[in-house]
Amino acid sequence: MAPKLHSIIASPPVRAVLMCAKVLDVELELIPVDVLSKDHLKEEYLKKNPQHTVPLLEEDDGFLLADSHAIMGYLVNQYGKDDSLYPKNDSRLRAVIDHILHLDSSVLFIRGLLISKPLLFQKILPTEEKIKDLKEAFQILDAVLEKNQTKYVAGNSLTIADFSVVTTITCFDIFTPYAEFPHLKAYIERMEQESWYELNKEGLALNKKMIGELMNELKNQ
Ligand SMILES: N[C@@H](CCC(=O)N[C@@H](CS)C(=O)NCC(=O)O)C(=O)O
Repeated sequence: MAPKLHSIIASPPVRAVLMCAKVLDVELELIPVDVLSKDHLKEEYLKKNPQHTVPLLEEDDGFLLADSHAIMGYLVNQYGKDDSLYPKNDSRLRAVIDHILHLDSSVLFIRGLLISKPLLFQKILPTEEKIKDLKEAFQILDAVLEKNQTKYVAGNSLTIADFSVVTTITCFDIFTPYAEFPHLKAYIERMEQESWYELNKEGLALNKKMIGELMNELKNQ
């Protein structure tokens, strides 16, 4: 049976896992979790994932794994025909991929989440300070891309780090435009040409519509 993915496509880390599964040609059974209706805070879900986040991977034998970065690494190791998306034997490339995955978790995604979570759940508009912090995160990634001069974010081949970074940056662009950063802009334009990018489009549009409408409503109050 296909592994289950508890998910909602409006979520960037969910879309990163969907892109990874597509490139690996792994089928996932999608189990909807409507975060806006607080499905993720129900007792049944909390028993599976005390972190109350999507995505959550669930195998038939009861194995559960939260966090998109961990899930993508697991999918490559467990189901990949090869490990090019997250190589085991190239310790330097793997370390660079890990760096970008941690940069996504600890700087890029979290700075966007610190804006979007209070906005969606408490209807609090972002402060200038929070937008400035997000912009600085974009600037950091721009500088990393400038320093590395590679086609993909961790080198000259596609890796799981690209799925994380692409979904995060395109989503939080609604708060501060990544196009102000030339290396970041060129990188996203390159990634938009890849077939797996298709899986970003519907969820990203849904997310931007929802956040855009909410911000307009709050600004007009
Ligand atoms: N580091 C986690 C972040 C996941 C995350 O924060 N997901 C959001 C949706 S985009 C969520 O489930 N938020 C609900 C909550 O934190 O209660 C990952 O990569 O999976």
